[in-house]
Order: sequence, then structure tokens, then C-alpha cells
Amino acid sequence: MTETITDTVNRFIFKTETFAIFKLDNIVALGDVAGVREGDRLTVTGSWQEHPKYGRQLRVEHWEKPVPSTEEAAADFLSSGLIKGVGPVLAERIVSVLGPNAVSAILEDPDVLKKVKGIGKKAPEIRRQLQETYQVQQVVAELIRLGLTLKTAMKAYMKFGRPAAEYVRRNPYCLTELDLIGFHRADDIARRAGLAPDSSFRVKAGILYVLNESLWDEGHAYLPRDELISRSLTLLNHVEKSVSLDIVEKELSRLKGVHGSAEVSLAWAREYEEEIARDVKRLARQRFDVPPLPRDLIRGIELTPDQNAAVKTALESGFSILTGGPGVGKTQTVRAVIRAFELQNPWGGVFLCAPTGRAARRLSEVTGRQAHTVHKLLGLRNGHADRNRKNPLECDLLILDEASMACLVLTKRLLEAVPNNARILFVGDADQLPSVGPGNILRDLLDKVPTVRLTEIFRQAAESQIVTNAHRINRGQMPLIDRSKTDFIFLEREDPEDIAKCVATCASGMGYDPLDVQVLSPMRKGPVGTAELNKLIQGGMSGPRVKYGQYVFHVGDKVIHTKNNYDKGVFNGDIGIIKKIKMQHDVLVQYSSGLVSYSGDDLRELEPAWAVTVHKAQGSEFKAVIIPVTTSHYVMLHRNLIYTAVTRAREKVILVGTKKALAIAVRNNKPIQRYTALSGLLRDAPRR
Ligand SMILES: Nc1ncnc2c1ncn2[C@@H]1O[C@H](COP(=O)(O)OP(=O)(O)OP(=O)(O)O)[C@@H](O)[C@H]1O
Repeated sequence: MTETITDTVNRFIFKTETFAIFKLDNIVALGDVAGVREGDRLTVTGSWQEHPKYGRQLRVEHWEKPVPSTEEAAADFLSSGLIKGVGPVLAERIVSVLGPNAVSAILEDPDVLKKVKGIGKKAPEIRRQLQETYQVQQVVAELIRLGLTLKTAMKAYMKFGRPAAEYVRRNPYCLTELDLIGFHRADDIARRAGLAPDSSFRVKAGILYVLNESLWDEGHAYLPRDELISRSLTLLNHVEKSVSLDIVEKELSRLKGVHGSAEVSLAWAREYEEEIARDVKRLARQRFDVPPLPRDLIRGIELTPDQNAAVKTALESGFSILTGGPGVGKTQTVRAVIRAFELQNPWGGVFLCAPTGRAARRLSEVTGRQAHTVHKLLGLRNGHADRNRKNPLECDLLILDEASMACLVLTKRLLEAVPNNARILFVGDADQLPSVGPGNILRDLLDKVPTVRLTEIFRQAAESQIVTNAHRINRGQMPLIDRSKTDFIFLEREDPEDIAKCVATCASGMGYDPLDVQVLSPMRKGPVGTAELNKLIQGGMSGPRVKYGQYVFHVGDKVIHTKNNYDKGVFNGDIGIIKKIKMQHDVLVQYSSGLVSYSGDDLRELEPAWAVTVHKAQGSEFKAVIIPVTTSHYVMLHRNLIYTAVTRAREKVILVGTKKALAIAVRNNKPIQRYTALSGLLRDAPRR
């Protein structure tokens, strides 16, 4: 229930440019507020919430500084000290001449103060100060009328100041450039403001939107010109056909912030690709002399000729790649590389890292050494890295595991922080899905720098049907199901609803700890998408619950954190269990790294995780994995996807669905295409 309160701001407890927690007489209010000072009278509308530590607070949804409308209030306000040069005597005089609505009269009419004797030259200054006091709310109110939320309106005001509403009315798409709203919201505002659908602002914003979407949603570093134009036309004409090919071509030729004519990319994305290419060449140019390696680098293991070649390559080259599927000995080779390097460089610094927290933890476990996330290694936060070209890492050998997950942005940051005299080794499985973020780095680098492929599956690994079937899938062969073994199971179900029910039953009934078993679906939507599967698995849960947005969370629920949050020490992809729900919006989640508390809007960083997409699970491993395979996922039936899902399992894979769907997926090896320029830029990279 909302409540409206008018009172004086006594004190700010916390304040940023656009957000404040403050005492309004004897209550505590918090919200998106700006341009307010202690002593101001404020009318706030909001709803009450209970904070476990700080008690009852009013969450402000709307606010305004009421313009005084009685003689007493007007005189008090004018003489409060907020308006310099006006004391009690002058304030009384102004009010006696202009009446109870003196303040609004001054705001509306620049000449009205002339009626008050003795003000003279002070008049413009008094009016200016009054305008300033009320300006924020006037502009913000106007922006809200244009269709912005309070938060976006405040941000727009902070960016553009007094002319914000004017700017937004003229070109609502300026807000998309600042990432404050999306193209479709800007379109709504533009329609309301009467902007022509073929205006230059709209067409340019549409083209940029298409480039941004294809970059962040599909991973393309550029789009071929024809494809960009056709996608832009579809977007710009989605309501009515109002934009012609000529207009799009004309605006594209004038567009700033893009690069290329046949292959068009956002200028920064192109720069990143070029920088990566320069850094790869800089590092790959180096050659190191390597004395003969001892045969027993790892006790009890004799390396195969390929593994030995990989160790030698990693030590001789400034930049190299080690790739291969599951069970081909990559980890043992990495251990051997570290051992050999340290034998020859006893004082050298060896750094290990991986793109995600889970992958870094696993790398630590299998090597027995500390491994970090790339973010942690570089001190990367809010777009700033402590380690960079000017302040490079103090490493002599840097190993990046799960390199298939490294996107354009992360790779650029990592490579620029590697000093000239260091070696860098990328380890990964190039047949896994490409990174969630833009680019196709590992595949683009293959064979552009010295690359060793391990293909022999070791005996221990070959005993696992998971490993052998993963390799079969990767070769385009149907997996073999040996019913005498229990690690690779196919449960045939036809109907998508039956598939979903069977998946849900397996997920909760196998006796594994919830964190050890994972349902992996190719997509979010549809009858066997993650959203439905999560609901189905949660269906049987009772006890304390909290609703946030489209999700309901229960005690005992498995959840995934979806953003890097350095304050909480929890990262994108971390999976945990809800231990406690206190009050309405206070949730405690147990992660392997510790307990993390969420309250209020923090919950937007959580999603149910009984089922997650295969993309989200990249780089993670689970004891058991359950995968629905159905033709209702037709577009997602893809070899890379099934391969990635299967290789997430250590002990057990359960496929639920139809053999027909599995066969389609296994046969479909059309690589998930990403338009990237990197491999072309590396054509002349030094190779052996
Ligand atoms: N040269 C070798 N001789 C004998 N066994 C080996 C050799 N190299 C690796 N192995 C064994 O093969 C199995 C798979 O090796 P490893 O874990 O290094 O592979 P991987 O490529 O890292 O696999 P994954 O990607 O699945 O983690 C392990 O049991 C390992 O001990």
C-alpha cells in the first residue's frame, strides 16, 4: 500500500547524486532523489518496507518539493536561508505584495518581483535561485510525462541538466546511446513526442541497436553489410513500413562509432579485435630456447609424444594453444608444463587463471595450485583493470584454462596485461560452445599460433561412457548406450510434457546433493525450457517463500547468481542453495564460498537454477547431468550444444527424449557461426 507524506528533510543518512536515504522528520525514506537539501520540505509517495537491521522505511516511488501555498509557508520558505539575499523582512514584504502563491508567481513570471519595492537588482538572482531549487523536479516530472521511469529520468537529468526534457523530446534515442533505455522504449517515447518514424535519429539508433544486439546476444563482432541493412529494415519497419532501403543506406554511411563498409562493426569492438591481434603477434613473436626435458616430469606418468610436444611448444613459444576433448590428458599436460617451466626457471612466476570462478576452483583442485578468475587476477572492476599495459602482471608463464569461454572483452584485457617476456598458454576444448560474450576467440586463434591437439583418449578416461560418447558425438556418431553400465542413460519419452516430468523426477530422485546434479536445457522457453522445468521442480516445495519479478524462491531452492558482484564476493554463474528467508525480502544463500545475503532489489541478480541453459553451464562440472532432447527444441538441436552439455558430467549423463532428436543434434555440425575479424587479422601471425 502506498502512502503520501509531506515533511521536512532533517538529515541525509546516505546520499549519492541520484539516490538518498534520509530522515523526513521522524521517518526514514529512501529512493531516487536529487537536488534536495537538508531543510527542504518534500512530499513523498511510496510503500513501506521492513529492513531486518534498520526497521521500517518508506521506499520512495514519487517525490516533489511542494511549492508553498500559504502566506506563512511562503514567508518561511523564502527566509529559510535557501535563497541567498532574502531575510525575514524581505520575505514578509514579498509575500504581502504577491500573496500566498508568491513562490509560484515568481517562478512563472520573470517581471512579477518588480512589484515589490526595494528589491531592485536582486530580482533576477532571487528568481534564478528559486528556479534552481525546483528545476530538478520540473525537469524530472516532464521526463516522466514523456514516459521515463523516475530512475531513468533522474539519470537523464544528471547527464543533460536543465535541457534534459528538451533533448529527450527532440531525440529520445539519445537515451539508448547512454544505455538508459532500449530501442523499443525510445520508440514509444518518440511516438508520443511526435517524431517521424524515418527521422535520422531513429534510423541511426536502429542500426546501432542491431549491431549491439548482434554483438551481445549472438556474439558477432561484426555483421556483413547486407545482413545489417536487412535486420535494420525489419526493426525499423516492425510497426509500419516507413523506412526505405535508401534511408538506411544513407544513415549508415553517416553513422559515427562504427567501422568498415562490407563488414560493419561497432568501432570499439573492431579496436578490441585489432588490439588482441597485435598482442597475440607481440607475444607469439617470441621464441625461447628449451633444453631437453626430463622424461619423468610427472611421477608415475609417461607422457605421450603428443603431450611431450605440447609441453615443448608451450615452453618454446610466447603464445601457444593446447586443445582437445575430454579425457585426452590436457590437465596432465598442464601439470607437466608447469613442472618443466619451473625446473628451467626456478624464479619464474607462474600464474593460473580461468574465465569463471567455478573453472578457476577446478583448475586449483587438479593442479594443486592457486588459480584465479581473470577478473581477480587483473583487478578488473567496473571497466577498470589494475593490471594493464602500463602495470603488467608480474608473470613469466600465464595459463588460461577453459579458454573457449574467453570473450573479446576479457581476452583483450588479459593479453594487454601480459608482459613482453612472458609465455602464455591457452588451454581449452575448441569444440565447446563459444563464449557467452562476443567473439570466438579460441577458434579464431587455432593454428594462428602454435597449436597442439590431443586426440588420444586415455584408458582410464575411455572406461567412461561419458568420455567415449562425447567423442562420438563430436565426430558426428550417435552415442552408444551400454545397458550394463550406469553412467550414460537414455530414457525414451516422446511427448514434451512427459519429457519435462521425467527430467524433474530424475533431478530430485537420484539421491545426489542438489548441487551435484544439474538439469541442462538448450533453451529458456518452451515446454522443456529452463523456465518450465524450474517451475516443475519447484512445484513440490513448501515453506517460506519470496516472490521477486517473475520468480518465486523457496527455502531449499537452488539458485544461480547472474552478475559479478564484487561487494558480495559472488559471481556470474555461482550456484547456491537458499538457506533462510527472513521477513519479506531478505534471503540467505549458501555458496561454496560462504553465506551471502540478498535483500530487496538484490534479488534481481538471482534466478532459480534447478535447470539452467547449456550456455550458462559452460566451464562448470557436475556429478550428474540431465539433458532433455526433443524436436520441440528443433532450432537448438546442435552438435556443439549436446557435446558441451554431455561433457559437463563427471559420473552420470541422463538424456531424456527421442533418439530422433538426438540424431538430428549429433548430425547438425553447422558451426554456430559468429562473424569475427580476428582470424583474418592474424593471417600473418608468426607460426612455426
Ligand atoms: N600420459 C598419460 N599416461 C597415462 N594416463 C594419463 C596420461 N595423461 C593423462 N592420463 C590420465 O587420463 C585421464 C584424463 O586425463 P586429464 O584429466 O589430464 O584429461 P583432460 O583432457 O584434462 O580431461 P578433461 O577435459 O575431461 O578434464 C586421467 O585419469 C589422467 O590421469
